Amino acid sequence: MTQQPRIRIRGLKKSFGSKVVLDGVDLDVETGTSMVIIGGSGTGKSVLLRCILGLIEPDAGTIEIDGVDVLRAKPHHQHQIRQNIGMLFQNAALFDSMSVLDNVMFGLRAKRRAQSKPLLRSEMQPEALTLLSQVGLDEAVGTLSPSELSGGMQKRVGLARAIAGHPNILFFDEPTTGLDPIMGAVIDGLIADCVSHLGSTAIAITHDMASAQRIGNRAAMLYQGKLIWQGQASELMHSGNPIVDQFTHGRREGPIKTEHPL
Ligand SMILES: Nc1ncnc2c1ncn2[C@@H]1O[C@H](COP(=O)(O)OP(=O)(O)OP(=O)(O)O)[C@@H](O)[C@H]1O
Repeated sequence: MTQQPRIRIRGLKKSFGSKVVLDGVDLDVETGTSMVIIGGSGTGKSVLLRCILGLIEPDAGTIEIDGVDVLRAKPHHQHQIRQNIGMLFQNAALFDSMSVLDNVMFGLRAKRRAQSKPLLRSEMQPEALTLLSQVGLDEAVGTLSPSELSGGMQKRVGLARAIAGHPNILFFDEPTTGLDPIMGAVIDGLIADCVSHLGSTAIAITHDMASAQRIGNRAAMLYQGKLIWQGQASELMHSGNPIVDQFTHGRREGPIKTEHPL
């Protein structure tokens, strides 16, 4: 018997006014896979992630997580399923009014609540410190405010918060944007380690082809509202698909027409 994919999307559509963003997206993400989604700016990659997270309601289609149709499940069931998703946002999205440790505990609290575990600070603090050390941060960093951290450290904290509670699904929205190439590689390595350590299934959005190949084992390209190519992440630079090849090599000439040609 073949295993059902952890995430199965069929015919997903979303428009904003007359602007069609997703026009029938079909995607299977097998358990334990790290799927990287590439595509031009404004093609709907974040909208796709937000639909899966329940932050945007699609117009049509189905999203199944472990065989459950999340769009049609009861609200408490939807909530339970989505609590099992960890998310690293593009700008790490940390709360500046809270210490680093409290930011990590915020992620932990939500996960523990979903797992009916106690929410006592004294119980969560050691776990939050372990999470910080897992992403290479010293205990002393816990007392700082996110605004006192470098971009790379903020991403580490965002990652610690995302992996709190051992989610079985992880989403990464442009995890290396704004980092220098070396720090980008370090964060990619951490992400890959965390995903493999947790045995999670991951979806990452990125514009960075080196990052895509470090994080992902599978890849897909979103173009004009559809996933027009899927393959191994290692094939990204030589997919044989003219649209993917133009995009991954950053060529101006080719089948992709920019909205505002010079
Ligand atoms: N809440 C919203 N209301 C109206 N339009 C929206 C909304 N969210 C997204 N869009 C539009 O949907 C399109 C896709 O946006 P999205 O952020 O998913 O692109 P993206 O592929 O993630 O781009 P980038 O790589 O630049 O981050 C854009 O035209 C955007 O303006």
